[in-house]
Amino acid sequence: MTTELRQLRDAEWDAWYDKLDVAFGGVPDGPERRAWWRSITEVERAFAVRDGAEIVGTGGSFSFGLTVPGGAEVAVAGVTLISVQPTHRRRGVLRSMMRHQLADVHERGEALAVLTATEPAIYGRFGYGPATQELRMSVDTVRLAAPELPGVDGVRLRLVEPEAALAACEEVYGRLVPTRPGMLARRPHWERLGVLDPADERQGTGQLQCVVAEVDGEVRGYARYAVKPDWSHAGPCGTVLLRQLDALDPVAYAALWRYLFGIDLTSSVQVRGRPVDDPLLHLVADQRRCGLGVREALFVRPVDVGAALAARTYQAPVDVVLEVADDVCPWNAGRWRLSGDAKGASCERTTDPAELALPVGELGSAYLGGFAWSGLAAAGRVREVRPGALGAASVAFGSDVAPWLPHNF
Ligand SMILES: CC(=O)SCCNC(=O)CCNC(=O)[C@H](O)C(C)(C)COP(=O)(O)OP(=O)(O)OC[C@H]1O[C@@H](n2cnc3c(N)ncnc32)[C@H](O)[C@@H]1OP(=O)(O)O
Repeated sequence: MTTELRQLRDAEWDAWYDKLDVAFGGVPDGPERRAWWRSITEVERAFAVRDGAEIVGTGGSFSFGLTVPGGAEVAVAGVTLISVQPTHRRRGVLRSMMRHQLADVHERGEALAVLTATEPAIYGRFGYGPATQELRMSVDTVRLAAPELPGVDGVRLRLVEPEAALAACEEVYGRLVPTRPGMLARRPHWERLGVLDPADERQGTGQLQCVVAEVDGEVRGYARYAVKPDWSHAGPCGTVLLRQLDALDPVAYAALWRYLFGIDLTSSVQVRGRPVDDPLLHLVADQRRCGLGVREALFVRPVDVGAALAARTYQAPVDVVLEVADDVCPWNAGRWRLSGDAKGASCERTTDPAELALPVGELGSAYLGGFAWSGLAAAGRVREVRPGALGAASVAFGSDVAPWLPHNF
């Protein structure tokens, strides 16, 4: 098999996207979702692998801005649309795409590549480590009392057309982006992800609703959701499927949840991707009735170790020599001295002896503060060479808010 990888051309997009549909199971996107994917594809960052005239592999990335600990926005490659045709699998096509892409990201000067995985087991071998987690909740709104907080009655809630409220909701989202590692600054067209609601994808659920929370005429938060009605012998037992909820303060947040609890003819709110430190956990009397589940969300891959570590800040002063193993991006391999604190950091090549040794994927896992170095070391993934270095790094790399990726890509 001889294959050739080259950059996608604009005119090839439809044929390329058809191949993605096949690789992901053959259920084609409807016109609305397809048009959205077309609008967000950065063709100059996308590529196709061909076997003769036939496209057998696809891939690309988005030029995202990722919030890192300390609040800076760092330019990253959001790896996406990776697929290999069923006829060409397990022959190294993905491997060739990953190597090509990481070299390309390096050339572009982006310090990190990030992704969300269909199957997490694929990407560790390419230096990606799970770096954020998300909470899944199935909140029993019959057995739990609705959240209450002083001031909630002063919040005005309005049901509005999701489209009509898009700009105001986006403003709320944008103000939150720098406050939490893992959040993504929106590129053009991405804001429409929140209001995509093709009728053919609803699967028995009603149309998308948007409720905004206002104080003194200012939008302080919003929730987008749909209701899935259901009936049992005992009566109504519908579900509220919450798609997004963002709020700028605790009162707006509690008001939105109180509203969701009170939607008639429903008995639960289901939500798939909330931060693991979601405030709802402290607004209910019984967390067990929130049906909690946790899974990984964002994978992080340092592509330029020095630039990545210098781009974030550190909760406590840190001065440590890291020995990084990286077969896929050999320019990262070797020793780096990281010196930093809450104001800034530098990370340079050094010949000094290593104090901590780890593979690059584990550095990705620790990068946003979502996984502690101590936990990685307990699993044998980080080696403490100088006693004391591990605890100091664990504290310094931590984050006072849990890193969180607000949506897949
Ligand atoms: C970021 C995103 O876009 S996530 C989307 C990923 N795409 C999909 O899930 C679509 C359906 N799947 C596919 O298209 C393909 O099976 C792919 C892209 C996952 C794999 O492509 P392939 O060309 O078969 O992979 P390739 O032959 O290069 O394998 C490279 C390595 O990954 C491993 N691997 C490949 N697929 C998987 C998998 N699903 N789970 C675990 N390991 C895998 C291979 O065993 C091989 O391992 P090795 O390092 O021990 O040799």
